[in-house]
Amino acid sequence: MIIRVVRRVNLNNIQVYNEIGKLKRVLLHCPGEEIENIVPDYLTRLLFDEIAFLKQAKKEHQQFSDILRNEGVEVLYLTELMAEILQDPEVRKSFLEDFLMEGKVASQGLKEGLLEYFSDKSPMEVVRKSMGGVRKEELKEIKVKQLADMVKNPYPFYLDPIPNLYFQRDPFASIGRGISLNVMFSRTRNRETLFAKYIFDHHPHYKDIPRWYNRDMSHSIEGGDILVLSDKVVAIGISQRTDAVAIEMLAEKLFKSQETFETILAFDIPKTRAYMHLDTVFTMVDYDKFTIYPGIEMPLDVYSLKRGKNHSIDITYEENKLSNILKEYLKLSSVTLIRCGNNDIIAAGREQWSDGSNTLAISPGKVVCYNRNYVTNEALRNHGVEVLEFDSYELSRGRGGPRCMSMPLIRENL
Ligand SMILES: NC(=[NH2+])NCCC[C@H](N)C(=O)O
Repeated sequence: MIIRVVRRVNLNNIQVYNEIGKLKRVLLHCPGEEIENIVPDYLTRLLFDEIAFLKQAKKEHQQFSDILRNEGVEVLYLTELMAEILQDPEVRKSFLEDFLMEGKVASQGLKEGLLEYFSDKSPMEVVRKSMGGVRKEELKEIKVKQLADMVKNPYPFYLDPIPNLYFQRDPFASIGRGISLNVMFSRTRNRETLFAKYIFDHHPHYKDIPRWYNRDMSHSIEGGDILVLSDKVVAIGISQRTDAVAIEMLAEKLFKSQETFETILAFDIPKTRAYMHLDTVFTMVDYDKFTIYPGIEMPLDVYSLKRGKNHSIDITYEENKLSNILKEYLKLSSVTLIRCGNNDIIAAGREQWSDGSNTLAISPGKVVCYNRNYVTNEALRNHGVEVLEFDSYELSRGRGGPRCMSMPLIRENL
């Protein structure tokens, strides 16, 4: 079977050694049907606070991707990479088996019904429907084979929607030339990592990428917590979503490799929904400038994990305050922390809630932000940062911003 892959001549890999180097290639997912399959009763479980208006969300996402393209970034879509690999009938078969199993399709009758339902769909339709969810009325008939097929159940879906997929930052994370294929904290997001697994197992451009973490490991870690500050230093949040145990396991693999990284700085942030990942309270915008939500500044426990001798890891509690830690590890003479809300505590809370600190740097000192966070955006500009804005009425309802919505695959080295 020959997989038809259009585009992309040279680079077939991952190269991310910083947060701010010129962004060359990024992975996105434009929200689809999955957003319209969110029902009020299941909002919390699906990790949404409100129901978004899909048409407007798509427009905003288009603005976001247009900004990136205008800046010379090559934009890849998860749906397209997936549709490419599903052209292979073997891959398609095993993907559907795994997908149904992880979607908790337990009974034989339903499994056969769903396989039949997917059987006449094109690769792209399979991808979109697996993301969008399958409503009960979409399947004509289920052959009753087991008790579970007989029992009446008012739940409206056979397969749940996966509405957080537009936050491509989280299911896997590029680090150096490899990735962390993540274990998600919540069940609703774990199926997202199956798409990444299939791409990194089967896509001709991505299948030989080293992995620093794998989705079958025991503890959760999500990409929003992982910031590649330099080719020597990675910051990882110990957060609601990322466990300290996972950070140490990742450190072990990364330090055993040939990679240049020497230190992982583990930031212990509050375990609450508003601060779910490190990148909701802290992002890098220039060589020596960072956005920060004041709520995490004091006190913030930071631990360093260093590549030790004979594959050991030296772990130290960092006594210094954050700006000094950053100065020391990034070898900078000074560091500017730009506060979300520009020192106005009400604006800080409001704008952080809609991801005011969640900037996506596309080159040193140039970032993409939601337009609604005007106080923080002004503070960034006052510090000489160029801010490119787009509308954020609907996308922000999922509680994630421009960084959360993008996974860099290639950045220029600094
Ligand atoms: N990198 C991020 N901060 N991602 C935000 C993800 C938001 C998503 N609704 C969740 O709760 O998981």
